[in-house]
Amino acid sequence: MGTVDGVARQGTGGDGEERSVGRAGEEPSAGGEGFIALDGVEKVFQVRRRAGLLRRERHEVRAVDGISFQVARGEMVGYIGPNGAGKSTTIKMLTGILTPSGGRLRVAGIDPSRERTRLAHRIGVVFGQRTTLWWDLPLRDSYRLMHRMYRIPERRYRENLDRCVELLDLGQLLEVPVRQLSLGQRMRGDIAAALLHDPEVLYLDEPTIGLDVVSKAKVRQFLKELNAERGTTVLLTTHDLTDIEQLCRRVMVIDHGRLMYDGSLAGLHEVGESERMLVVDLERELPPISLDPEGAGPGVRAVRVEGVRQWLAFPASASAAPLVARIAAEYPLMDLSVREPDIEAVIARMYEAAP
Ligand SMILES: Nc1ncnc2c1ncn2[C@@H]1O[C@H](COP(=O)(O)OP(=O)(O)OP(=O)(O)O)[C@@H](O)[C@H]1O
Repeated sequence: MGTVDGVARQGTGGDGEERSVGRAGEEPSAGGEGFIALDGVEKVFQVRRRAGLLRRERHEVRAVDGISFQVARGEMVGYIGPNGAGKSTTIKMLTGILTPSGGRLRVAGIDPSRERTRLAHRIGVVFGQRTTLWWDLPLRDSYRLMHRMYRIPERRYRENLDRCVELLDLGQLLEVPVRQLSLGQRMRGDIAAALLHDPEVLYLDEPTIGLDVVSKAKVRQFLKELNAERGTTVLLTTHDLTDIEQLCRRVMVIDHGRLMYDGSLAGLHEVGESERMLVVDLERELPPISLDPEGAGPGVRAVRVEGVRQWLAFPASASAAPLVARIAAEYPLMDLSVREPDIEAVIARMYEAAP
C-alpha cells in the first residue's frame, strides 16, 4: 500500500496554495496553508464488540489514519474511496461534528471542532442520504427557518434564494412539503438550503446518489456554475465517477483511513490501468467488432456480444471520441453509451498495479 501511496501522489495537490489566505476576519493561517488543511489527522473510535455469551471486548477502529492534504480556495476536489474508507468521518471532522483524535485540521483558518458555530456560517453541507430540511414543512418554510437560524441579511437571503430557485428549477416546488418531493427534487432542495447563507466551502456527500440522469445533469451543471461564478470551494464525495469526471480536476482516494492517491482522474485511471466500456447497438447481429488500433486507439477489445448489442472495453484514460467515430464509419451503428468503471474496481486495480 505504501508503494501505491508513493507512486500516486503526483497531482495538482499544492496548486494555488498562494490563493489560500486573505479574507477579512479570517485567522492568519500558517505560511501558505490551504483553505482546507489537514496534517496527520486521525480519528479513532472505541467500540465494544461481543466476545462470548456475556463478555464484551473493547477495540479501536482507526477510521481516519493520519491524513494530510490541502485544498486551495476555489478548488473542486473529489474525495472518493470504497465503503467504510473514512470519507464521511473526514467530512464530519471538517464540519466540527467530530473531534479528531490526533493531527491538525483547519478550514478557513478555523479549528472546526473548537469553533463549530463560527465555522457553520462559512460552510454548507449536503448529505445525500439524509435531509437537513423539515419533513412536514414546505420547502419555502424550511428556507425561512434557515434564514433566521443563520441570521442571513434579508437582501442576501432573497438574492440567494431567487438564484437557487432559478438554477435548480425549484419554482414549482416551494410550497410542496418535503416528504412529497421525489429524491431528485429533495436533493435540489437540500443543495439550495446549504447555499442560502453563501458558504465559502461546500461539502457534498453523495449528492447524486439515486438520482435519474436528468436530475444528475441538473445538479452537476449547478455545481459547475456555482464554482465558476462564486469561487465556492467544493469537496465532493461520490461513488459515481462521472460526477468526478465532470466536476473535478483533482481527485483524492482514501482507503482504510489513508490517502492513497492525490492527482487527476486520468492519472488515477493510468495508475489503476482501468477500462471504460462502450456499449453499442448495431442495426443487425454481426460478429464481434474488430478495429484497426491505428484509427481507434490502442487497447480496444470486444468483450461481449449479445444479439445486436456489443461491449467494447477501452482504456479509461483515453477519449472515447476516436473509437466512436471509427465504429460509426465502419459499422451500422444505432445507439451507444459509455459506462464508467466503478470506484471499487478502479481502486482494486490500483492495488494490483502496485509493484
Ligand atoms: N461512530 C462510529 N463508531 C464506530 N465506528 C465508526 C463510527 N463511524 C464510522 N465508523 C467506522 O469507521 C470506518 C469509516 O467509516 P466512514 O463512515 O467514514 O466511511 P465512508 O468512507 O464514509 O463509507 P461509506 O462510503 O460506506 O459511507 C468504518 O469502519 C466505520 O464502521
